[in-house]
Amino acid sequence: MTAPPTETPFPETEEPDDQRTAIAALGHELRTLVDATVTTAAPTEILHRMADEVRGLTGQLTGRRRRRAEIPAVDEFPGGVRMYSPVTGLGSPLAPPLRVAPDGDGVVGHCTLGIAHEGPPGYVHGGMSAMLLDELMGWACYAAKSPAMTVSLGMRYRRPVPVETPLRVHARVTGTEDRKAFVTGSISTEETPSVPLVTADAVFVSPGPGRARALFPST
Ligand SMILES: CCCCCCCC/C=C\CCCCCCCC(=O)SCCNC(=O)CCNC(=O)[C@H](O)C(C)(C)COP(=O)(O)OP(=O)(O)OC[C@H]1O[C@@H](n2cnc3c(N)ncnc32)[C@H](O)[C@@H]1OP(=O)(O)O
Repeated sequence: MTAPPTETPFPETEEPDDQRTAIAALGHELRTLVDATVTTAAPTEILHRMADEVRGLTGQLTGRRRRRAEIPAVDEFPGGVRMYSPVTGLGSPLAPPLRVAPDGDGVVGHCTLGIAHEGPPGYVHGGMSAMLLDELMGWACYAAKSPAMTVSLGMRYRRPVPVETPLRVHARVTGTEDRKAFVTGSISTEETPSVPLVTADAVFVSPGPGRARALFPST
């Protein structure tokens, strides 16, 4: 029987930027693989062979184990680079990835979703839209200098969001009350930014210092 992999963190001597470049390159290739996987018409025999080959490749990545809540050396939390974020992480095969920037009194995000993110044929899964908006509304809180967690999220799906189409996601804090922030967000196409396809309203709460230390002991 094969022994379970031992914990081998990244060597401390490696430069975070070099690691990030490599992590992003692998993330890019894996996203391409995910897209090819959900769109392929390859015959069964090829699919079986690919499964074997991918299993072999996965075996090479078991050297690094992250303990729960451990923040990787390549990440900055809260509010910075998170290589493995499922929304913005350049290293995540699950992330579109969403690119985030300040925009007036809020933040804007850009991404294109693929067939892997499809719900109704040709259109984005509603859960993906919620994920994009939740993330961006979190960034809006951070940009407003109150890093916070979602406590409620309301979605209004007005028109279907097309896949394989450049999207624009916008979010801003509309008001605050003690540790609470009230946030709105929307998704539109880059081509027609004035027509919101999905809108959202959320309440975010900044954990108090004691709570934050208990939730994120690595910070
Ligand atoms: C150092 C801080 C770091 C923060 C982290 C953010 C980093 C940002 C950086 C970069 C942006 C990245 C973007 C990421 C975005 C992703 C977002 C997510 O996916 S978050 C995961 C899903 N959300 C949860 O798992 C929360 C679970 N909830 C909790 O753990 C607690 O509720 C918590 C810690 C958020 C607050 O707990 P309490 O004990 O400190 O505070 P209490 O007393 O419960 O509530 C405070 C006030 O909020 C109200 N409140 C609570 N829930 C509410 C709700 N559903 N609607 C309205 N108000 C609510 C309460 O009534 C209270 O208000 P009254 O003081 O009474 O006026």
